[in-house]
Amino acid sequence: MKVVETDVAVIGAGTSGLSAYKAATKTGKRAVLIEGGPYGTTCARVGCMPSKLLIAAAEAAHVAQNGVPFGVHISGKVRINGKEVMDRVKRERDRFVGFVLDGLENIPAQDKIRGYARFVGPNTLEVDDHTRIKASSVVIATGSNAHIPPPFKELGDRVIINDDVFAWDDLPARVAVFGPGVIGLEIGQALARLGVTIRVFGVSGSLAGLTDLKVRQSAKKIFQQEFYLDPDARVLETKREGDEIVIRYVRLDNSECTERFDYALVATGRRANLSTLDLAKANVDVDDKGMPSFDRRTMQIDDLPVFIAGDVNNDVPLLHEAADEGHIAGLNAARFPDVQPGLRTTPLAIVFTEPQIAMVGQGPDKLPKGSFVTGELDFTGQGRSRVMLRNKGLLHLYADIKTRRFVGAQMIGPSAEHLAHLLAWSVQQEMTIDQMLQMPFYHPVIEEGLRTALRHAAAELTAASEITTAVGS
Ligand SMILES: Cc1cc2nc3c(=O)[nH]c(=O)nc-3n(C[C@H](O)[C@H](O)[C@H](O)COP(=O)(O)OP(=O)(O)OC[C@H]3O[C@@H](n4cnc5c(N)ncnc54)[C@H](O)[C@@H]3O)c2cc1C
Ligand SMILES: NC(=O)c1ccc[n+]([C@@H]2O[C@H](COP(=O)([O-])OP(=O)(O)OC[C@H]3O[C@@H](n4cnc5c(N)ncnc54)[C@H](O)[C@@H]3O)[C@@H](O)[C@H]2O)c1
Repeated sequence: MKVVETDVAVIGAGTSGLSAYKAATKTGKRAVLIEGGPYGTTCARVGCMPSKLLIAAAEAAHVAQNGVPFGVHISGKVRINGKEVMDRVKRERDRFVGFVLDGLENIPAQDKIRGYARFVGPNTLEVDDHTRIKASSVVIATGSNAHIPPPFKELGDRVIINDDVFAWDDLPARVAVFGPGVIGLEIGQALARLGVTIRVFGVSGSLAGLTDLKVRQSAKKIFQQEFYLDPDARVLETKREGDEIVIRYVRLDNSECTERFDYALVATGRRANLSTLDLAKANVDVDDKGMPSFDRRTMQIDDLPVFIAGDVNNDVPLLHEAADEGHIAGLNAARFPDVQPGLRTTPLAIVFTEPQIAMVGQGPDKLPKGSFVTGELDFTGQGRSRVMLRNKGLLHLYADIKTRRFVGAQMIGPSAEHLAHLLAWSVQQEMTIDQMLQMPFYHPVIEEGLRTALRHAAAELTAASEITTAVGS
Protein backbone atom coordinates (compact mmCIF):
# COMPACT_ATOMS: atom_id res chain seq x y z
CA MET A 1 0.00 0.00 0.00
CA LYS A 2 1.23 3.47 -0.88
CA VAL A 3 1.90 5.74 2.14
CA VAL A 4 1.43 9.52 1.94
CA GLU A 5 2.36 11.97 4.69
CA THR A 6 0.70 15.39 4.69
CA ASP A 7 -0.24 18.29 6.92
CA VAL A 8 -3.92 18.33 5.92
CA ALA A 9 -6.09 15.64 4.33
CA VAL A 10 -9.39 16.84 2.86
CA ILE A 11 -12.02 14.16 2.25
CA GLY A 12 -14.38 15.14 -0.58
CA ALA A 13 -13.69 17.36 -3.60
CA GLY A 14 -17.04 19.14 -3.61
CA THR A 15 -17.49 22.89 -3.10
CA SER A 16 -16.52 22.69 0.55
CA GLY A 17 -13.55 20.35 0.09
CA LEU A 18 -12.14 22.42 -2.77
CA SER A 19 -12.46 25.55 -0.66
CA ALA A 20 -10.74 23.78 2.29
CA TYR A 21 -7.89 22.52 0.09
CA LYS A 22 -7.34 26.00 -1.34
CA ALA A 23 -7.34 27.66 2.09
CA ALA A 24 -4.96 25.08 3.59
CA THR A 25 -2.42 25.19 0.74
CA LYS A 26 -2.48 29.01 0.70
CA THR A 27 -0.94 28.94 4.19
CA GLY A 28 2.04 27.07 2.71
CA LYS A 29 1.11 23.72 4.25
CA ARG A 30 0.87 20.49 2.22
CA ALA A 31 -2.65 19.18 1.63
CA VAL A 32 -4.20 16.28 -0.25
CA LEU A 33 -7.72 16.14 -1.68
CA ILE A 34 -9.45 12.75 -1.70
CA GLU A 35 -12.47 12.11 -3.94
CA GLY A 36 -14.32 8.84 -4.31
CA GLY A 37 -17.15 9.84 -6.66
CA PRO A 38 -17.16 11.83 -9.89
CA TYR A 39 -15.35 15.17 -9.90
CA GLY A 40 -17.44 18.26 -10.63
CA THR A 41 -19.31 18.96 -7.32
CA THR A 42 -22.91 18.21 -6.39
CA CYS A 43 -23.89 21.83 -7.08
CA ALA A 44 -22.74 21.81 -10.70
CA ARG A 45 -23.51 18.18 -11.58
CA VAL A 46 -26.89 17.43 -9.97
CA GLY A 47 -27.80 20.37 -7.72
CA CYS A 48 -27.98 24.16 -8.01
CA MET A 49 -27.08 24.51 -11.67
CA PRO A 50 -29.12 21.84 -13.51
CA SER A 51 -32.14 22.64 -11.32
CA LYS A 52 -31.91 26.32 -12.23
CA LEU A 53 -31.51 25.41 -15.91
CA LEU A 54 -34.70 23.34 -15.79
CA ILE A 55 -36.46 26.22 -14.01
CA ALA A 56 -35.27 28.66 -16.70
CA ALA A 57 -36.85 26.49 -19.43
CA ALA A 58 -40.05 26.30 -17.36
CA GLU A 59 -40.12 30.10 -17.04
CA ALA A 60 -39.78 30.46 -20.81
CA ALA A 61 -42.75 28.11 -21.30
CA HIS A 62 -44.79 29.94 -18.68
CA VAL A 63 -44.17 33.38 -20.17
CA ALA A 64 -45.03 32.09 -23.66
CA GLN A 65 -48.34 30.71 -22.38
CA ASN A 66 -49.38 33.66 -20.25
CA GLY A 67 -49.34 36.73 -22.45
CA VAL A 68 -53.11 37.04 -22.91
CA PRO A 69 -53.79 39.35 -19.93
CA PHE A 70 -51.31 41.79 -21.51
CA GLY A 71 -53.08 41.48 -24.86
CA VAL A 72 -50.29 39.33 -26.26
CA HIS A 73 -51.69 36.31 -28.11
CA ILE A 74 -49.79 33.44 -29.66
CA SER A 75 -51.61 31.86 -32.59
CA GLY A 76 -51.50 28.13 -32.18
CA LYS A 77 -50.27 26.07 -29.27
CA VAL A 78 -47.00 26.62 -27.43
CA ARG A 79 -45.09 23.38 -28.01
CA ILE A 80 -42.56 22.15 -25.48
CA ASN A 81 -39.95 19.80 -26.89
CA GLY A 82 -38.83 17.70 -23.92
CA LYS A 83 -35.75 16.38 -25.71
CA GLU A 84 -34.55 19.90 -26.49
CA VAL A 85 -35.31 21.07 -22.95
CA MET A 86 -33.23 18.25 -21.44
CA ASP A 87 -30.52 18.66 -24.04
CA ARG A 88 -29.97 22.31 -23.05
CA VAL A 89 -30.13 21.47 -19.33
CA LYS A 90 -27.40 18.85 -19.77
CA ARG A 91 -25.27 20.84 -22.21
CA GLU A 92 -25.19 23.91 -19.98
CA ARG A 93 -24.76 21.75 -16.88
CA ASP A 94 -21.73 20.11 -18.51
CA ARG A 95 -20.32 23.55 -19.20
CA PHE A 96 -20.54 24.46 -15.51
CA VAL A 97 -19.03 21.10 -14.53
CA GLY A 98 -16.27 21.82 -17.06
CA PHE A 99 -15.25 24.96 -15.15
CA VAL A 100 -14.87 22.89 -11.97
CA LEU A 101 -12.82 20.27 -13.84
CA ASP A 102 -10.61 23.03 -15.31
CA GLY A 103 -9.96 24.27 -11.77
CA LEU A 104 -8.97 20.76 -10.69
CA GLU A 105 -6.36 20.68 -13.48
CA ASN A 106 -4.48 23.37 -11.56
CA ILE A 107 -4.12 21.12 -8.51
CA PRO A 108 -0.84 19.13 -8.61
CA ALA A 109 -1.40 15.44 -9.45
CA GLN A 110 0.31 14.24 -6.25
CA ASP A 111 -2.28 16.17 -4.16
CA LYS A 112 -5.28 14.43 -5.79
CA ILE A 113 -6.11 10.99 -4.51
CA ARG A 114 -8.95 8.98 -6.07
CA GLY A 115 -11.04 6.64 -3.92
CA TYR A 116 -13.19 6.52 -0.80
CA ALA A 117 -11.47 7.42 2.47
CA ARG A 118 -12.10 6.07 5.96
CA PHE A 119 -10.31 6.51 9.27
CA VAL A 120 -8.08 3.67 10.44
CA GLY A 121 -6.57 5.66 13.33
CA PRO A 122 -6.71 9.15 14.90
CA ASN A 123 -4.51 10.74 12.23
CA THR A 124 -4.62 8.02 9.63
CA LEU A 125 -6.88 7.39 6.66
CA GLU A 126 -7.06 4.62 4.15
CA VAL A 127 -8.31 5.30 0.63
CA ASP A 128 -9.95 2.18 -0.81
CA ASP A 129 -7.21 -0.40 -0.39
CA HIS A 130 -4.44 1.44 -2.16
CA THR A 131 -3.27 4.43 -0.12
CA ARG A 132 -2.61 5.09 3.55
CA ILE A 133 -2.52 8.79 4.51
CA LYS A 134 -0.93 10.13 7.67
CA ALA A 135 -2.20 13.66 8.23
CA SER A 136 -1.66 16.14 11.06
CA SER A 137 -5.31 17.16 10.61
CA VAL A 138 -8.31 16.12 8.54
CA VAL A 139 -11.21 18.03 6.97
CA ILE A 140 -14.35 15.98 6.42
CA ALA A 141 -16.25 17.51 3.47
CA THR A 142 -18.12 14.47 2.18
CA GLY A 143 -21.49 16.14 1.48
CA SER A 144 -24.87 14.43 1.71
CA ASN A 145 -27.05 12.09 -0.31
CA ALA A 146 -30.79 11.94 -1.00
CA HIS A 147 -32.48 9.78 1.59
CA ILE A 148 -35.05 7.35 0.23
CA PRO A 149 -37.38 6.16 3.04
CA PRO A 150 -37.82 2.34 3.10
CA PRO A 151 -41.41 2.14 1.70
CA PHE A 152 -40.25 3.82 -1.52
CA LYS A 153 -37.33 1.45 -2.00
CA GLU A 154 -39.77 -1.40 -2.71
CA LEU A 155 -41.01 0.46 -5.81
CA GLY A 156 -37.76 -0.17 -7.68
CA ASP A 157 -36.23 1.89 -10.44
CA ARG A 158 -39.29 4.09 -11.01
CA VAL A 159 -38.46 5.79 -7.72
CA ILE A 160 -36.00 8.53 -8.52
CA ILE A 161 -34.06 11.36 -6.90
CA ASN A 162 -32.90 14.72 -8.25
CA ASP A 163 -29.77 13.18 -9.84
CA ASP A 164 -31.98 11.01 -12.08
CA VAL A 165 -34.07 13.95 -13.32
CA PHE A 166 -30.95 15.61 -14.72
CA ALA A 167 -30.03 12.42 -16.58
CA TRP A 168 -33.35 12.31 -18.50
CA ASP A 169 -33.17 12.57 -22.29
CA ASP A 170 -36.84 13.56 -22.52
CA LEU A 171 -39.60 14.75 -20.20
CA PRO A 172 -41.99 12.11 -18.85
CA ALA A 173 -45.78 12.62 -18.78
CA ARG A 174 -46.63 12.12 -15.08
CA VAL A 175 -44.53 12.47 -11.94
CA ALA A 176 -45.52 12.13 -8.28
CA VAL A 177 -43.30 14.27 -6.06
CA PHE A 178 -42.84 13.26 -2.43
CA GLY A 179 -41.56 16.12 -0.28
CA PRO A 180 -42.63 19.78 -0.76
CA GLY A 181 -39.23 20.96 0.48
CA VAL A 182 -36.87 23.04 -1.58
CA ILE A 183 -36.00 20.34 -4.11
CA GLY A 184 -39.55 19.01 -4.50
CA LEU A 185 -41.04 22.46 -5.08
CA GLU A 186 -38.35 23.74 -7.42
CA ILE A 187 -38.32 20.65 -9.63
CA GLY A 188 -42.05 19.96 -9.23
CA GLN A 189 -43.15 23.42 -10.36
CA ALA A 190 -40.64 23.43 -13.22
CA LEU A 191 -41.95 20.09 -14.50
CA ALA A 192 -45.55 21.32 -14.19
CA ARG A 193 -44.73 24.41 -16.25
CA LEU A 194 -43.10 22.17 -18.85
CA GLY A 195 -46.35 20.28 -19.28
CA VAL A 196 -45.70 17.29 -16.99
CA THR A 197 -48.67 16.28 -14.83
CA ILE A 198 -47.45 16.44 -11.26
CA ARG A 199 -48.82 15.80 -7.79
CA VAL A 200 -46.85 16.97 -4.75
CA PHE A 201 -47.34 15.12 -1.48
CA GLY A 202 -45.95 16.26 1.88
CA VAL A 203 -46.23 15.42 5.56
CA SER A 204 -47.33 17.53 8.53
CA GLY A 205 -47.93 20.69 6.54
CA SER A 206 -44.28 21.58 6.08
CA LEU A 207 -43.58 23.70 2.98
CA ALA A 208 -40.20 24.87 1.69
CA GLY A 209 -38.85 25.27 5.22
CA LEU A 210 -41.10 28.29 5.95
CA THR A 211 -41.78 28.65 9.68
CA ASP A 212 -43.98 31.77 9.45
CA LEU A 213 -47.41 30.18 9.24
CA LYS A 214 -49.09 33.09 7.45
CA VAL A 215 -46.38 33.23 4.79
CA ARG A 216 -46.52 29.45 4.48
CA GLN A 217 -50.30 29.62 4.00
CA SER A 218 -49.87 32.26 1.31
CA ALA A 219 -47.30 30.06 -0.47
CA LYS A 220 -49.56 27.03 -0.27
CA LYS A 221 -52.49 28.91 -1.83
CA ILE A 222 -50.36 30.35 -4.63
CA PHE A 223 -48.86 27.00 -5.62
CA GLN A 224 -52.21 25.23 -5.36
CA GLN A 225 -53.55 27.55 -8.07
CA GLU A 226 -50.91 26.11 -10.38
CA PHE A 227 -50.43 22.42 -9.52
CA TYR A 228 -51.74 19.75 -7.15
CA LEU A 229 -50.04 20.24 -3.78
CA ASP A 230 -51.02 18.68 -0.47
CA PRO A 231 -48.42 19.44 2.23
CA ASP A 232 -50.27 17.16 4.66
CA ALA A 233 -51.16 14.35 2.30
CA ARG A 234 -53.00 11.13 3.07
CA VAL A 235 -51.36 8.61 0.78
CA LEU A 236 -53.12 5.27 1.30
CA GLU A 237 -51.12 3.00 -0.96
CA THR A 238 -48.16 3.08 -3.34
CA LYS A 239 -47.37 0.11 -5.55
CA ARG A 240 -45.49 -0.79 -8.70
CA GLU A 241 -47.38 -2.13 -11.72
CA GLY A 242 -45.20 -2.77 -14.77
CA ASP A 243 -43.39 0.47 -15.56
CA GLU A 244 -45.85 2.55 -13.55
CA ILE A 245 -46.22 3.64 -9.96
CA VAL A 246 -49.81 3.48 -8.75
CA ILE A 247 -50.78 5.80 -5.93
CA ARG A 248 -54.05 5.72 -4.01
CA TYR A 249 -54.59 8.86 -1.97
CA VAL A 250 -57.18 11.20 -0.47
CA ARG A 251 -57.47 14.37 -2.51
CA LEU A 252 -57.75 17.86 -1.04
CA ASP A 253 -61.54 17.70 -1.55
CA ASN A 254 -61.60 14.49 0.60
CA SER A 255 -62.42 12.19 -2.30
CA GLU A 256 -60.33 9.05 -2.72
CA CYS A 257 -58.52 8.55 -6.00
CA THR A 258 -56.01 6.27 -7.71
CA GLU A 259 -53.54 7.63 -10.22
CA ARG A 260 -50.70 6.18 -12.27
CA PHE A 261 -47.30 7.84 -12.67
CA ASP A 262 -44.17 7.26 -14.70
CA TYR A 263 -41.97 8.16 -11.74
CA ALA A 264 -42.09 8.96 -8.04
CA LEU A 265 -39.53 11.68 -7.32
CA VAL A 266 -38.45 11.34 -3.69
CA ALA A 267 -37.26 14.65 -2.25
CA THR A 268 -37.87 13.99 1.43
CA GLY A 269 -34.55 15.31 2.72
CA ARG A 270 -30.87 14.43 2.62
CA ARG A 271 -28.48 12.55 4.93
CA ALA A 272 -24.84 13.26 5.74
CA ASN A 273 -22.20 11.03 4.12
CA LEU A 274 -20.60 9.93 7.38
CA SER A 275 -21.54 6.31 7.95
CA THR A 276 -18.63 4.75 6.06
CA LEU A 277 -15.92 6.99 7.54
CA ASP A 278 -15.37 4.89 10.70
CA LEU A 279 -15.33 8.04 12.84
CA ALA A 280 -14.74 6.09 16.07
CA LYS A 281 -11.20 5.29 14.87
CA ALA A 282 -10.54 9.06 14.95
CA ASN A 283 -11.99 9.28 18.49
CA VAL A 284 -14.98 11.25 17.14
CA ASP A 285 -18.09 10.80 19.28
CA VAL A 286 -21.48 10.88 17.57
CA ASP A 287 -25.05 11.38 18.83
CA ASP A 288 -27.95 8.97 18.32
CA LYS A 289 -28.34 10.25 14.73
CA GLY A 290 -24.68 9.52 13.98
CA MET A 291 -23.72 13.24 13.97
CA PRO A 292 -20.62 14.61 15.72
CA SER A 293 -20.78 17.89 17.65
CA PHE A 294 -18.70 20.71 16.24
CA ASP A 295 -18.15 24.44 16.67
CA ARG A 296 -19.80 26.25 13.73
CA ARG A 297 -17.38 29.18 14.03
CA THR A 298 -14.22 27.03 13.73
CA MET A 299 -15.71 23.86 12.15
CA GLN A 300 -13.65 21.83 14.67
CA ILE A 301 -15.05 18.59 16.11
CA ASP A 302 -14.56 18.77 19.91
CA ASP A 303 -10.85 19.52 20.45
CA LEU A 304 -9.68 17.04 17.84
CA PRO A 305 -7.55 17.73 14.75
CA VAL A 306 -10.68 16.94 12.73
CA PHE A 307 -12.90 19.54 11.03
CA ILE A 308 -16.26 19.09 9.32
CA ALA A 309 -17.55 21.43 6.59
CA GLY A 310 -20.38 21.68 4.06
CA ASP A 311 -23.56 19.61 3.77
CA VAL A 312 -22.03 16.75 5.75
CA ASN A 313 -22.36 18.68 9.03
CA ASN A 314 -26.08 19.18 8.38
CA ASP A 315 -26.01 22.75 9.73
CA VAL A 316 -26.95 24.96 6.76
CA PRO A 317 -26.80 22.81 3.60
CA LEU A 318 -26.38 25.62 1.08
CA LEU A 319 -23.69 26.34 -1.47
CA HIS A 320 -22.35 29.62 -0.09
CA GLU A 321 -22.25 28.18 3.42
CA ALA A 322 -20.38 25.08 2.17
CA ALA A 323 -17.75 27.33 0.57
CA ASP A 324 -17.38 29.52 3.70
CA GLU A 325 -17.23 26.51 6.01
CA GLY A 326 -14.64 24.82 3.81
CA HIS A 327 -12.49 27.95 3.92
CA ILE A 328 -12.67 28.16 7.72
CA ALA A 329 -12.04 24.42 8.14
CA GLY A 330 -9.09 24.43 5.70
CA LEU A 331 -7.42 27.38 7.45
CA ASN A 332 -7.90 25.91 10.89
CA ALA A 333 -6.75 22.46 9.83
CA ALA A 334 -3.56 24.04 8.46
CA ARG A 335 -2.82 26.04 11.61
CA PHE A 336 -4.00 23.42 14.13
CA PRO A 337 -3.81 23.64 17.18
CA ASP A 338 -4.07 27.44 16.72
CA VAL A 339 -7.79 27.24 15.81
CA GLN A 340 -9.60 30.56 15.28
CA PRO A 341 -13.23 31.49 14.60
CA GLY A 342 -14.08 32.45 11.02
CA LEU A 343 -16.77 34.78 9.68
CA ARG A 344 -20.27 33.30 9.49
CA THR A 345 -22.68 35.40 7.50
CA THR A 346 -26.35 36.15 8.18
CA PRO A 347 -28.64 33.20 7.38
CA LEU A 348 -30.01 33.53 3.83
CA ALA A 349 -31.99 30.93 1.91
CA ILE A 350 -33.77 31.31 -1.43
CA VAL A 351 -36.12 28.88 -3.12
CA PHE A 352 -36.23 29.36 -6.90
CA THR A 353 -39.93 28.78 -7.38
CA GLU A 354 -42.16 31.45 -8.97
CA PRO A 355 -42.93 33.40 -6.92
CA GLN A 356 -39.67 32.87 -5.10
CA ILE A 357 -39.49 32.08 -1.40
CA ALA A 358 -36.80 33.56 0.83
CA MET A 359 -35.78 33.38 4.46
CA VAL A 360 -33.36 35.82 6.08
CA GLY A 361 -31.88 36.08 9.59
CA GLN A 362 -34.04 34.65 12.35
CA GLY A 363 -37.50 33.24 11.72
CA PRO A 364 -40.41 33.77 14.14
CA ASP A 365 -39.86 30.25 15.52
CA LYS A 366 -36.34 31.22 16.69
CA LEU A 367 -37.23 34.62 18.21
CA PRO A 368 -38.33 34.84 21.88
CA LYS A 369 -42.13 35.16 22.05
CA GLY A 370 -43.22 38.76 22.71
CA SER A 371 -39.78 40.18 21.85
CA PHE A 372 -40.58 41.23 18.28
CA VAL A 373 -43.17 42.82 15.98
CA THR A 374 -44.00 41.89 12.40
CA GLY A 375 -44.16 44.31 9.48
CA GLU A 376 -46.23 43.00 6.58
CA LEU A 377 -46.64 43.57 2.87
CA ASP A 378 -49.21 41.81 0.72
CA PHE A 379 -47.85 41.85 -2.83
CA THR A 380 -51.38 41.78 -4.34
CA GLY A 381 -51.61 45.58 -4.42
CA GLN A 382 -47.90 46.38 -4.83
CA GLY A 383 -47.52 48.76 -7.79
CA ARG A 384 -44.60 47.40 -9.80
CA SER A 385 -45.54 43.78 -9.10
CA ARG A 386 -49.04 44.47 -10.43
CA VAL A 387 -47.68 46.21 -13.54
CA MET A 388 -45.81 43.00 -14.34
CA LEU A 389 -48.73 40.76 -13.27
CA ARG A 390 -46.47 39.19 -10.67
CA ASN A 391 -48.48 40.58 -7.73
CA LYS A 392 -48.69 37.46 -5.60
CA GLY A 393 -47.21 36.80 -2.20
CA LEU A 394 -46.60 38.02 1.31
CA LEU A 395 -43.58 39.55 3.04
CA HIS A 396 -43.07 39.49 6.81
CA LEU A 397 -40.27 41.44 8.51
CA TYR A 398 -39.38 40.86 12.17
CA ALA A 399 -38.05 43.67 14.36
CA ASP A 400 -36.81 43.55 17.95
CA ILE A 401 -39.02 45.69 20.22
CA LYS A 402 -36.26 46.81 22.59
CA THR A 403 -33.60 47.82 20.04
CA ARG A 404 -35.86 48.46 16.98
CA ARG A 405 -33.33 46.33 15.08
CA PHE A 406 -34.38 44.38 12.02
CA VAL A 407 -33.70 40.71 12.81
CA GLY A 408 -35.22 38.59 10.05
CA ALA A 409 -37.77 38.06 7.28
CA GLN A 410 -39.70 35.36 5.50
CA MET A 411 -41.48 35.88 2.22
CA ILE A 412 -42.97 34.56 -0.95
CA GLY A 413 -43.03 37.13 -3.69
CA PRO A 414 -41.68 38.49 -6.97
CA SER A 415 -37.88 38.78 -7.21
CA ALA A 416 -37.55 37.67 -3.60
CA GLU A 417 -33.92 36.72 -4.34
CA HIS A 418 -33.04 40.41 -4.61
CA LEU A 419 -35.12 41.62 -1.66
CA ALA A 420 -33.59 38.83 0.43
CA HIS A 421 -30.06 40.03 -0.28
CA LEU A 422 -30.88 43.62 0.72
CA LEU A 423 -32.47 42.26 3.88
CA ALA A 424 -29.63 39.86 4.75
CA TRP A 425 -27.11 42.67 4.32
CA SER A 426 -29.26 44.88 6.59
CA VAL A 427 -29.36 42.21 9.31
CA GLN A 428 -25.60 41.75 9.08
CA GLN A 429 -25.11 45.54 9.30
CA GLU A 430 -27.27 45.43 12.47
CA MET A 431 -29.56 48.12 11.04
CA THR A 432 -32.66 49.36 12.79
CA ILE A 433 -35.98 49.63 10.96
CA ASP A 434 -35.60 53.44 11.14
CA GLN A 435 -32.15 53.33 9.50
CA MET A 436 -33.47 51.09 6.74
CA LEU A 437 -36.28 53.58 6.09
CA GLN A 438 -33.65 56.30 5.55
CA MET A 439 -32.28 54.41 2.51
CA PRO A 440 -33.32 55.50 -1.03
CA PHE A 441 -36.27 53.73 -2.71
CA TYR A 442 -36.67 54.28 -6.44
CA HIS A 443 -40.07 54.46 -8.14
CA PRO A 444 -41.68 52.25 -9.37
CA VAL A 445 -39.83 49.18 -8.05
CA ILE A 446 -40.67 46.09 -6.02
CA GLU A 447 -38.46 47.46 -3.21
CA GLU A 448 -41.19 50.07 -2.57
CA GLY A 449 -43.15 47.14 -1.18
CA LEU A 450 -40.30 46.55 1.23
CA ARG A 451 -40.65 50.16 2.36
CA THR A 452 -44.36 49.58 3.04
CA ALA A 453 -43.47 46.59 5.24
CA LEU A 454 -40.77 48.63 7.01
CA ARG A 455 -43.25 51.46 7.71
CA HIS A 456 -45.69 48.91 9.07
CA ALA A 457 -42.95 47.44 11.30
CA ALA A 458 -42.02 50.97 12.52
CA ALA A 459 -45.65 51.66 13.47
CA GLU A 460 -45.90 48.30 15.23
CA LEU A 461 -42.68 49.04 17.14
CA THR A 462 -44.02 52.39 18.29
CA ALA A 463 -47.32 50.81 19.34
CA ALA A 464 -45.48 48.04 21.21
CA SER A 465 -43.24 50.52 23.05
CA GLU A 466 -46.31 52.64 24.00
CA ILE A 467 -47.91 49.53 25.49
CA THR A 468 -44.68 48.74 27.39
CA THR A 469 -44.51 52.34 28.71
CA ALA A 470 -48.20 52.30 29.73
CA VAL A 471 -47.78 48.97 31.53
CA GLY A 472 -44.64 50.26 33.26
CA SER A 473 -46.22 53.56 34.51
C1 LIG B 1 -31.20 19.53 -6.47
C2 LIG B 1 -30.39 20.46 -5.61
C3 LIG B 1 -30.44 21.83 -5.84
C4 LIG B 1 -29.69 22.69 -5.06
N1 LIG B 1 -29.80 24.03 -5.30
C5 LIG B 1 -29.11 24.89 -4.54
C6 LIG B 1 -29.18 26.28 -4.78
O1 LIG B 1 -29.86 26.73 -5.71
N2 LIG B 1 -28.48 27.11 -3.98
C7 LIG B 1 -27.73 26.65 -2.93
O2 LIG B 1 -27.14 27.46 -2.22
N3 LIG B 1 -27.62 25.32 -2.68
C8 LIG B 1 -28.29 24.44 -3.46
N4 LIG B 1 -28.17 23.10 -3.23
C9 LIG B 1 -27.29 22.65 -2.15
C10 LIG B 1 -25.79 22.64 -2.59
O3 LIG B 1 -25.70 21.90 -3.79
C11 LIG B 1 -24.94 22.03 -1.49
O4 LIG B 1 -25.06 22.80 -0.32
C12 LIG B 1 -23.46 21.96 -1.87
O5 LIG B 1 -23.28 21.35 -3.10
C13 LIG B 1 -22.70 21.17 -0.80
O6 LIG B 1 -21.31 21.06 -1.13
P1 LIG B 1 -20.41 20.03 -0.33
O7 LIG B 1 -18.99 20.34 -0.72
O8 LIG B 1 -20.74 20.03 1.10
O9 LIG B 1 -20.81 18.59 -0.88
P2 LIG B 1 -20.57 17.91 -2.31
O10 LIG B 1 -20.43 18.88 -3.41
O11 LIG B 1 -21.61 16.86 -2.41
O12 LIG B 1 -19.14 17.21 -2.15
C14 LIG B 1 -18.91 16.08 -1.36
C15 LIG B 1 -17.95 15.16 -2.09
O13 LIG B 1 -17.44 14.18 -1.19
C16 LIG B 1 -17.29 12.96 -1.91
N5 LIG B 1 -17.22 11.87 -0.92
C17 LIG B 1 -18.21 11.42 -0.10
N6 LIG B 1 -17.74 10.47 0.73
C18 LIG B 1 -16.42 10.33 0.45
C19 LIG B 1 -15.38 9.53 1.00
N7 LIG B 1 -15.58 8.68 2.00
N8 LIG B 1 -14.14 9.61 0.45
C20 LIG B 1 -13.89 10.46 -0.60
N9 LIG B 1 -14.84 11.26 -1.13
C21 LIG B 1 -16.07 11.21 -0.61
C22 LIG B 1 -18.51 12.92 -2.81
O14 LIG B 1 -18.29 12.04 -3.91
C23 LIG B 1 -18.62 14.38 -3.23
O15 LIG B 1 -17.94 14.65 -4.43
C24 LIG B 1 -28.87 22.19 -4.02
C25 LIG B 1 -28.77 20.81 -3.80
C26 LIG B 1 -29.52 19.95 -4.59
C27 LIG B 1 -29.39 18.47 -4.35
N1 LIG C 1 -32.61 26.90 -3.70
C1 LIG C 1 -31.79 26.29 -2.87
O1 LIG C 1 -31.01 26.91 -2.18
C2 LIG C 1 -31.83 24.80 -2.74
C3 LIG C 1 -32.44 24.03 -3.71
C4 LIG C 1 -32.48 22.66 -3.53
C5 LIG C 1 -31.89 22.10 -2.41
N2 LIG C 1 -31.29 22.87 -1.49
C6 LIG C 1 -30.72 22.27 -0.26
O2 LIG C 1 -30.93 20.88 -0.24
C7 LIG C 1 -31.53 20.52 0.99
C8 LIG C 1 -32.34 19.28 0.83
O3 LIG C 1 -33.54 19.57 0.11
P1 LIG C 1 -34.82 18.64 0.22
O4 LIG C 1 -35.90 19.32 -0.53
O5 LIG C 1 -34.45 17.23 -0.11
O6 LIG C 1 -35.10 18.61 1.76
P2 LIG C 1 -36.02 19.54 2.69
O7 LIG C 1 -35.65 19.18 4.06
O8 LIG C 1 -35.96 20.95 2.25
O9 LIG C 1 -37.52 19.04 2.40
C9 LIG C 1 -37.95 17.76 2.63
C10 LIG C 1 -39.47 17.80 2.65
O10 LIG C 1 -39.95 16.46 2.59
C11 LIG C 1 -41.00 16.30 3.53
N3 LIG C 1 -41.09 14.86 3.83
C12 LIG C 1 -40.34 14.11 4.69
N4 LIG C 1 -40.72 12.82 4.64
C13 LIG C 1 -41.72 12.74 3.73
C14 LIG C 1 -42.52 11.68 3.21
N5 LIG C 1 -42.35 10.43 3.62
N6 LIG C 1 -43.47 11.97 2.28
C15 LIG C 1 -43.64 13.23 1.83
N7 LIG C 1 -42.90 14.27 2.28
C16 LIG C 1 -41.96 14.03 3.20
C17 LIG C 1 -40.58 17.19 4.68
O11 LIG C 1 -41.67 17.49 5.51
C18 LIG C 1 -40.05 18.39 3.92
O12 LIG C 1 -41.08 19.26 3.56
C19 LIG C 1 -32.31 21.75 1.41
O13 LIG C 1 -32.51 21.80 2.79
C20 LIG C 1 -31.45 22.86 0.93
O14 LIG C 1 -30.53 23.21 1.93
C21 LIG C 1 -31.27 24.22 -1.64
